[in-house]
Amino acid sequence: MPHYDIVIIGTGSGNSILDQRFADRKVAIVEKGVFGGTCLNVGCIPTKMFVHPADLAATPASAARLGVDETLDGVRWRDIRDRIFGRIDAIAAGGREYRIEHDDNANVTVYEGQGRFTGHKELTVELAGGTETITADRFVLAAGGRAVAPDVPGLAETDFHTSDTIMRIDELPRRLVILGSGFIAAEFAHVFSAFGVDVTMIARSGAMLRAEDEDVSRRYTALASQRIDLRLNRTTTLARNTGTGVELDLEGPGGAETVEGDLLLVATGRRSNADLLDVEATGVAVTRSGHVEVDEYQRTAVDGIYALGDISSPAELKHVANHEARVVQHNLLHDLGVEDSPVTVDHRFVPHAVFGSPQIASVGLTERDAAAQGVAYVTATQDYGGIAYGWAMEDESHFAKLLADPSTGRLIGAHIIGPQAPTLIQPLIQAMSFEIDARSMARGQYWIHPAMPELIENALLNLPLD
Ligand SMILES: Cc1cc2nc3c(=O)[nH]c(=O)nc-3n(C[C@H](O)[C@H](O)[C@H](O)COP(=O)(O)OP(=O)(O)OC[C@H]3O[C@@H](n4cnc5c(N)ncnc54)[C@H](O)[C@@H]3O)c2cc1C
Ligand SMILES: NC(=O)c1ccc[n+]([C@@H]2O[C@H](COP(=O)([O-])OP(=O)(O)OC[C@H]3O[C@@H](n4cnc5c(N)ncnc54)[C@H](O)[C@@H]3O)[C@@H](O)[C@H]2O)c1
Repeated sequence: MPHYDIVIIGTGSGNSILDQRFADRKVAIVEKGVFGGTCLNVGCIPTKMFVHPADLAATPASAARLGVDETLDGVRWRDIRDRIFGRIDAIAAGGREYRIEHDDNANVTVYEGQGRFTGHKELTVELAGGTETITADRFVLAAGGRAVAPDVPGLAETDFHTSDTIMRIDELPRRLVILGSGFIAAEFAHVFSAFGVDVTMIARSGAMLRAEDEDVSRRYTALASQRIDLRLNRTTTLARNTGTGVELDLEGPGGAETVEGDLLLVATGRRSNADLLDVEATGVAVTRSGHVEVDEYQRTAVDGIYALGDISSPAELKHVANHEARVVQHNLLHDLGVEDSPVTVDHRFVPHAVFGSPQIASVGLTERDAAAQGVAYVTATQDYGGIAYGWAMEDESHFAKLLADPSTGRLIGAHIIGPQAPTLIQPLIQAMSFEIDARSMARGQYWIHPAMPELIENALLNLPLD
């Protein structure tokens, strides 16, 4: 039975751990799918490569009121798709080739198959030619998560898509039904509706993106319902193939109804792959949500076994997985005597963005969180329409909302809905991370006039601090 110093399971963020400092160690990498994991192949990267052309396709709809009459002549779906995956597939193939063939990786063995723990620090991998069992002193669990579909009668028998498959379809459908109203639903609704597809979205609750600050979620819901057929407060009772597409039976405030689409996208969340990896067989504990339990050093309950990214993190965000991979890399090097002391993760201010239409970005507490935690806070909102660049855009819909501690002036939350939100939020993340108070931030630097960050400057100045 081959024994290794380190086994890394998953080549998403886990693949970034190895460098020349591990060259004298015997290492194995186990990957059941395509090199590069979710973000590169079916997640952040391709979705945003679709979002950008979608933004371009959407401009005629908003340009006319500024006096610019544009028309969209067409969307060449296959050209867009093939350009995107022409780049991505080559990167994934290059990553695999590097680990398997390059001299840098002479100490690395790649097992291409699904791994499952079958004993204490013992992993059995299903390879094309049979199974192989390997053991190691140290493991890194970086096996991510997967899309899940709800338990709707008939759904499993329909030809539904998830985010794993919808980006590779051959033709744009005329009508797309999206089940779910979170991150993935919002981003794909933007992409497909901008490309001319009639989108119907089924939401369980009364708003899209319910985890956002309530003002943001409410505004997003109102704006999205102008572009897509948004069915709120619906329970899906039955799903079936129709021969030309898929139908869903719904129950809602108005009674029973049926929606039909040429394609169905199920975007109802993801779950950790800890179960499929059978981590409990090696003694690793999982939380109630099914994530691998880790401490602040990313250590699991078993000495020498670390976890990172979606398998252990409910945040399910790539920048979190990357940060945790750096922590695990450092702590492995510490175990091996290369680094002096271990380091801990910093999960204080984890931001996220939704690349829908409009864009959203958020960091820290929502008003709902602050109230639930009994934290003292004040808020300020600044409309885009109230700053000079917002006048240029004739903006009437978007805003930034800040939450701060009234006595220290420190920011505790920031939520932006509108153009460039994921970029505009970055100085606020910086202020929170480096503990800069709102007044110093607003008045301790220049803000370029008349640029978009004046939105942030004004929102900071609006805060009614003590
Ligand atoms: C559609 C979509 C869009 C997204 N957009 C964003 C975004 O804009 N910004 C953002 O921050 N995040 C985004 N995310 C989330 C982000 O992709 C993930 O948080 C991130 O990729 C997780 O990385 P990871 O390394 O933990 O896991 P992964 O990248 O999923 O890597 C896990 C790897 O392990 C392999 N594996 C799994 N089980 C086994 C096994 N038993 N044996 C062997 N190999 C196994 C898998 O094949 C995979 O290659 C998006 C996700 C999706 C689905
Ligand atoms: N821009 C980004 O950072 C980005 C983009 C896409 C995905 N992601 C990550 O991927 C993860 C998964 O995205 P997602 O959109 O699938 O999850 P999500 O948690 O954002 O949304 C899930 C949606 O499914 C709905 N839902 C759940 N069960 C349902 C049921 N039984 N019937 C009907 N609706 C149901 C929820 O109400 C919610 O609207 C996210 O947590 C996110 O972190 C990030």
